[in-house]
Amino acid sequence: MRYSDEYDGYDDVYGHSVEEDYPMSPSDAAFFYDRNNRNPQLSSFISAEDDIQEEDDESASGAKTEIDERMKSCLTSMRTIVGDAKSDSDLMSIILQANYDVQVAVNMLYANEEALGETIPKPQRSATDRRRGKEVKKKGPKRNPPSFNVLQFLKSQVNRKIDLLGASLNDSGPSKNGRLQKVSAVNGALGTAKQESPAPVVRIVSTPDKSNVVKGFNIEEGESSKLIPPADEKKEKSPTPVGSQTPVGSRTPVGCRTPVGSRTPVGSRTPVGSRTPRGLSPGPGVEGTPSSKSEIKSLRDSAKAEENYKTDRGELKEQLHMVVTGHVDAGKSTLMGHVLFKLGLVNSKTMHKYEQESKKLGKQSFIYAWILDETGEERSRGITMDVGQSKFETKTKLITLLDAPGHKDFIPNMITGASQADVALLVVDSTRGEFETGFESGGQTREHALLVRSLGVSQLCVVVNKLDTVDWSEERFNEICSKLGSFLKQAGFKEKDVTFVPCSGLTGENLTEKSNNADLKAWYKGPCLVEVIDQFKCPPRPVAKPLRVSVNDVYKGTGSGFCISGRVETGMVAVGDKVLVLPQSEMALIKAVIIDELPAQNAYAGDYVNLTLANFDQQNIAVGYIICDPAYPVPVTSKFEARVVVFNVAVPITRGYPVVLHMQCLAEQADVVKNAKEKKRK
Ligand SMILES: Nc1nc2c(ncn2[C@@H]2O[C@H](COP(=O)(O)OP(=O)(O)OP(=O)(O)O)[C@@H](O)[C@H]2O)c(=O)[nH]1
Repeated sequence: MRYSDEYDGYDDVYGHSVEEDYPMSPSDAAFFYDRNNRNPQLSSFISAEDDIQEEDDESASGAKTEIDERMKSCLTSMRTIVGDAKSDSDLMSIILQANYDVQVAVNMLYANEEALGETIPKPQRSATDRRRGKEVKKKGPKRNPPSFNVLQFLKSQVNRKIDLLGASLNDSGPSKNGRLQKVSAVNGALGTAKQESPAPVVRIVSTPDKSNVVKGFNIEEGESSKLIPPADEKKEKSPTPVGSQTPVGSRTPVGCRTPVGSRTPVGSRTPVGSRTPRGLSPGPGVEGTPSSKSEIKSLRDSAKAEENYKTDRGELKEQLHMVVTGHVDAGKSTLMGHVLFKLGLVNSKTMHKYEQESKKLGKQSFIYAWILDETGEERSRGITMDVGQSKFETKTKLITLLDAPGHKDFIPNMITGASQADVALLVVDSTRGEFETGFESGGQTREHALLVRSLGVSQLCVVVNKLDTVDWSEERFNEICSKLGSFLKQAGFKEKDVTFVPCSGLTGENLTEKSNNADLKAWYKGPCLVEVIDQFKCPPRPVAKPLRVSVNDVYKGTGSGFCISGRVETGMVAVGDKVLVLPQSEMALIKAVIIDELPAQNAYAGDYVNLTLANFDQQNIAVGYIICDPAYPVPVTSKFEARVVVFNVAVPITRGYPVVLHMQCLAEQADVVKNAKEKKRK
């Protein structure tokens, strides 16, 4: 209360101070401190019996908690070592004496034990340690209990755990490597953080005796069982398992489902979305050769697969995956968005909404790009970041459209899209200066063309876009065609497989029908873009080959089991199939097949599917794994030779050069260990 405010002016009225307005009884007055009383005895107010406990302040309680925590952890460590032989209070007093140093406390305890003649159970050691102890006892003289090293004891316990774990995993890794892993695991467990990175070990899993590959499990029972290695293989295996080269655990978080597989952080060297198998060697067979015909039944024979394919798909249009690539801002999303709109796949209400919203952001020119660039960030920044996916039909084909980002920061995402494609569009901006920027070194036009070719795409349509900006100049069109034509030839494209189409994604000229534009009509009589797409040849669908599905994503589905998405590279997969997951070498049951968000009975080579797996642990599968026919396991190796196309590199590639290896959606850390050319020269 601010007396001065409340009673301002009142003093004059009443002529006395405000305090005097407050009444006080004589008994209250006795308890009040009287300034005039010169000998105040505070103790007289406090009764000796009613000792009021002071409340702990925060810092005091904090410190106490910390001590409690330290005491608790020391106590737990001591209990692990000495068991229940001593009471908590005894142990706590020793811990206090040892100033919370468990090692000192244990040594003190054993010294006391010796002095008092008590027996405290000695810490349990591994069988080998015990044997060793016995030998020492026999040979050596009786001596005082050795000073016990807690660190070593805990290490031995962790080692023992790892041994057991490894034994259950049937690991086949080299012991040296396994040892290294154990040490780092122990260091990690003890918080002594000194990381020992295993030396890069390259191990070729040679083609083993195929009859031994899948012994000891019954496919007919459909149980999720590990492949039991042959007896002689077991012998070769190191007793110290966990032999994989890379520590387990770097795997894609499950549940992040993206339209086209997982995304790769740009510029990162860390394995992305991948996991190195836990040293399980499946003992692969040669591709296309059954591992053990007598014991493992193939999913189905090739004739049956082809028959099924004809029945299921015979009537339908051919399916084609098409990736749209090109330098940043070449107009890829606008072009394809406009195609989708013209084909009637986007209703005018949605377009109106996009028009209003893009106007608000001052990005009206991106209105068609918004059809494929769906995220807020892509729209506000005006660039494609992840692969946009859609579908449309031409006269004879069902096209799965993959709109790749053009910016060089998103090259890994572009690779993800291109790796799923059968054919490609290369969009170039014909605006003067813009085509040159994209085509020069450092531009993405060249790089994308080389990438799609090296990923196996052989048919290409070059879309000479934004011709409206150069007044539909035939000269400019021809200039671009000749420059790009000779480059594409060098890049490995055959002339007959490359088509050039002039158009404008923004104005919609020559997209879904031949242009009425007089300037263009004057010199161009060829097909429009959709007609060119329709003329692409479908690559063969190897449905008769053994099943291979490359896993591009793993996520939790809505029902029981979990889902993976991926592309059926070869063969066919059906609901109820018992498949082999490699390199984990475990069987799984296909519970459901989903294509384009609709349940299906079968999926065939070339399809992009979602599979629900059962009888299998979700932890044992990751991006990059292969699902295959158990009778025809895909060969597994950790070393291979590759022919590499080298683009512009600032630094020469030498031995030991670290690289990120992309394969389907897998991005894995690797090192160049040998240059074959160098070897030949020598
Ligand atoms: N004049 C004109 N402008 C166009 C044409 N096509 C696209 N644009 C403009 O070019 C800009 C970039 O278009 P986008 O479709 O986002 O280009 P993009 O290639 O998809 O871009 P990224 O995916 O980020 O590489 C936008 O402002 C478009 O309006 C065209 O045919 N003519």
